[in-house]
Amino acid sequence: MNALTLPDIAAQASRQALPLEWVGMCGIALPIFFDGQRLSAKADAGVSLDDGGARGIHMSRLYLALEMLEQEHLTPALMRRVLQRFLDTHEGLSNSAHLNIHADLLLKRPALISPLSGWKNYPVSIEARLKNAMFHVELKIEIPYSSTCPCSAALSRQLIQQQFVDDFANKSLQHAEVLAWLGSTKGIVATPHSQRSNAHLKLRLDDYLDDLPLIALINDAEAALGTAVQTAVKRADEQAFALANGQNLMFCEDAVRRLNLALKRSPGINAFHLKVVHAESLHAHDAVAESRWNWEAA
Ligand SMILES: Nc1nc2c(ncn2[C@@H]2O[C@H](COP(=O)(O)OP(=O)(O)OP(=O)(O)O)[C@@H](O)[C@H]2O)c(=O)[nH]1
Repeated sequence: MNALTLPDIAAQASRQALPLEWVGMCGIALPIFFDGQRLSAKADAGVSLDDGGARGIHMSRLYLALEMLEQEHLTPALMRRVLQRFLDTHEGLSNSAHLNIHADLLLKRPALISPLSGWKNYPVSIEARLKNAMFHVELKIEIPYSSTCPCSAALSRQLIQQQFVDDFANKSLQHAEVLAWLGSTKGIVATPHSQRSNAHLKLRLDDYLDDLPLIALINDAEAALGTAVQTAVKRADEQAFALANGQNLMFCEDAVRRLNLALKRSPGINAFHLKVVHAESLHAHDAVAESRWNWEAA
């Protein structure tokens, strides 16, 4: 039998000699190992096509290199090896390689008071680049939290004061009567609005890091905000959450400043871009603030 040679279009010369910045595949299903868990991830794998005369890159070589991610714990060093494989298999064609991994990190979180706990989902992306032996990793993390409007809290307090004046004017104050009033709906005649909010962190890592500090960064950000959304909740937990919100009243500007100051102190970060989105219950639109540190557009 005569073996037919398979046509190889990618190996042909391009009609338009034009280099390309990024060619590859997006949304490749991939299991990865992180923090002892196997996560269902999606990968974007690409290289530059610097040889403008070449028709195409070799998609299958990028795809097969991703197998390296299946067995080992995900680290910057592992991603670098994958990127090096992308370049080695595209010698003469490509100078830069890109690998983005998108996954949902599931973390078990304890309740504020009760001994309960539950799972929280954090969408994360790890984006690695290798060009001229320069290797960079960026993390993207989404963190939900609660924010209570400080202006609304002050306005509510004023209404409570007004109610107190109306109910107790020209009366001698009796401790028991005031205590009962405080425990009634009149003692909280107005409540401030609060909203489920989201912090979108983009962080550039120091090059020397052995591990991806995803969990440490999430913990630092949640500690700075003070009002992480909860999982399993009993009434004691809900009360503690109400106290945390009352003690951490936040405009979006306050939230992003807190994150800025906290993440500058987090080890292993050399630049960041932060965006917080407060899905206002006062409005049908969002309140948004951004903050950068050492961050120029890549
Ligand atoms: N470059 C390129 N390849 C594509 C595209 N869409 C599908 N492919 C296919 O991806 C397949 C794998 O490409 P290669 O890695 O070059 O496959 P190959 O030539 O068998 O493998 P090598 O011998 O390693 O080059 C080919 O069948 C391509 O036709 C595209 O938009 N661009």
